[in-house]
Amino acid sequence: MKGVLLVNLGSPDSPEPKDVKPYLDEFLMDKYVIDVPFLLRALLVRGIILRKRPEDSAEAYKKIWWDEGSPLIVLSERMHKKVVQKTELPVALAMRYGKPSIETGLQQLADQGVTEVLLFPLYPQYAMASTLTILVLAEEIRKKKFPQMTFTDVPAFYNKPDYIKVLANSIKGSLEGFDYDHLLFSYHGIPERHIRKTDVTKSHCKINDTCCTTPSAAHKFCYRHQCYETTRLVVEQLGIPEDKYSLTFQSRLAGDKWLEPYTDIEINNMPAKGIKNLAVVTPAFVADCLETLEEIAMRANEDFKEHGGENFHAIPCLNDNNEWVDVVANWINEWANAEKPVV
Ligand SMILES: C=CC1=C(C)c2cc3[nH]c(cc4nc(cc5[nH]c(cc1n2)c(C)c5CCC(=O)O)C(CCC(=O)O)=C4C)c(C)c3C=C
Ligand SMILES: [Fe+2]
Ligand SMILES: [Fe+2]
Repeated sequence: MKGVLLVNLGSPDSPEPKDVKPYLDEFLMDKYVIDVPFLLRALLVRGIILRKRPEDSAEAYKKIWWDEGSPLIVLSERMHKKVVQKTELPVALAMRYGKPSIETGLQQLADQGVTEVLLFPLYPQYAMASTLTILVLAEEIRKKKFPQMTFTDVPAFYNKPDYIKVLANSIKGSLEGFDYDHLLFSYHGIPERHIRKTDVTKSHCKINDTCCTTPSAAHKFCYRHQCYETTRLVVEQLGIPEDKYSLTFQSRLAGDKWLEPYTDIEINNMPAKGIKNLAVVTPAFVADCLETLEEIAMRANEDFKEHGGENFHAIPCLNDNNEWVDVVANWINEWANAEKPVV
């Protein structure tokens, strides 16, 4: 019997340092997130980052936390519930870090007699710190606990026409009544090293002006190319002129060189360039979370205005948008009814 596991990133159990610390430990000790040898990673994470960051992150989480819990979890649950209503298959929801775990999700499916699982990472663009780590962990768990199961993966859907259409429609709807000077596409950043590591050609990704727009087999796993493509396809669909939008990367951690340009720096420079009314969309996330609600809708908003900006509009993620739910349910139903991969 077939079934589906939707997987997103996850959140701490509460916005208190005692819960944020173990969550960050699980997250940052993942070798696909901080990809250095174990001892160095442990020194960095446990010896340096986790000394101060849990308190700071907890403060940020407190600002966005809802009565029902973490927005990321609550929104993913709402989306999951709607998807369940639109498909005949058992569909479970899991998180890569924290709860509900991937093991719990697979157990729920196994309890319903599922042996063929569609693994659905809820990330439009592929990255080793997001998509790959889900697939690797799920496979480890499968081998140990559910050897009778088989997996099919939903690949990154950054350029799929039905996804682009829903994203473009959602941006258009959200921008109604907001006369923007500029639309910023802000994607979660990753260290440049991650791009080189996932370059299957081992020579294409130079992270320069041309590599991500020059055809290459590397693009199947190039996060930067996929962010450019999502942006290109959406602006094409919405007819947004070239001088009215740009693309940046947010949420960098100190240390490595991360993908540029950086969202915070670009936003702070915008008012001096005449951009007074700014809209920001965050297409690396399908559900609103700390990175969209606190970093963008609160912090970037304040910074923009402190630097002379006037109006700031954070466009919500797709969340439980009905059109998006339909797309997800369609992909699932296509897989349910066919032997070939869905998307
Ligand atoms: C080395 C560090 C990090 C990499 C690489 C990274 C990649 C990455 N992350 C997401 C999605 C999310 N990240 C979120 C929070 C978050 N991310 C990092 C670090 C890296 N992410 C940290 C330390 C945190 C925790 C918060 C903080 O202390 O700042 C979230 C929000 C979670 C929530 O509970 O709301 C999401 C979602 C992607 C898609 C990605 C690679 C492309
Ligand atoms: Fe992150
Ligand atoms: Fe590239």
